[in-house]
Amino acid sequence: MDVVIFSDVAQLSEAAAEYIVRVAQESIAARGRFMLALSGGSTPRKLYAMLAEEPYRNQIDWSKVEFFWSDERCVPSDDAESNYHLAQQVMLSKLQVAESQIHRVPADEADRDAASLAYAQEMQRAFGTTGVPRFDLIQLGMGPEGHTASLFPHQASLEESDRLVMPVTVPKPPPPRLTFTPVLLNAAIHTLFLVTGAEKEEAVQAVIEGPYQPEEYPAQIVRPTAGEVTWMFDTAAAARLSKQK
Ligand SMILES: O=C(O)[C@H](O)[C@@H](O)[C@H](O)[C@H](O)COP(=O)(O)O
Repeated sequence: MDVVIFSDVAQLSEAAAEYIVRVAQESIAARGRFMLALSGGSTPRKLYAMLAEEPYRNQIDWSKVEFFWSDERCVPSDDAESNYHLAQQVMLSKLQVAESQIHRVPADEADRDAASLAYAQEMQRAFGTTGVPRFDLIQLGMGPEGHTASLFPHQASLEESDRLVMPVTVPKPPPPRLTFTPVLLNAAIHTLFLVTGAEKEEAVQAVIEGPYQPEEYPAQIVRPTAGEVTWMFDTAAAARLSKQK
């Protein structure tokens, strides 16, 4: 696990953009494509905007990138709360990307079980596997109570060992969501957490330096069996870490 601390969101976003460029180039060189899962939340907004601009934009062959989301709020796709909407507004609409490369979570469908299954199947088709897809990169955030994707403390989603995607009802509005499950998160080749803000300092310390208690701090459940995990913090979020790099 790598931990890197930045003085502000702009520097963190630049480092995240450089990291994504590197992993995208390596993935395309090795496997001919870059399978990427984005998060929601406010932290990656700047990163997404940066990726659509130089000097990052022309360093990625966008025609070889497939976009997914590690969780989605059950709202219409043009709602301000939609994770897809954020990425679409600040990044995807500015890139030359075909519709077929953008795998939006069908979280606005009434039958959320069916939508979860359909999304898992769409993912498996895109990866060409009937098993657990291995994303080249899953980008995640973390909330002040340690949730990641839409895996929240003490919820049954933390115990899920069968499904890849499942419906959940979470304490943070809007409550109905669809989320990647631990089995899918833990298959990733690279995982990048972006965490900023003083309100997260306690959870950051617990997740990085505390005992393994994923029921309390779900972000701890992300421990890929054969993958690299990188945490990028701003100084406010990292204030309680004993090792300041
Ligand atoms: O849909 C969501 O809400 C998320 O994907 C969620 O896991 C998010 O990443 C964290 O809540 C951090 O959000 P902030 O970046 O806004 O703090």
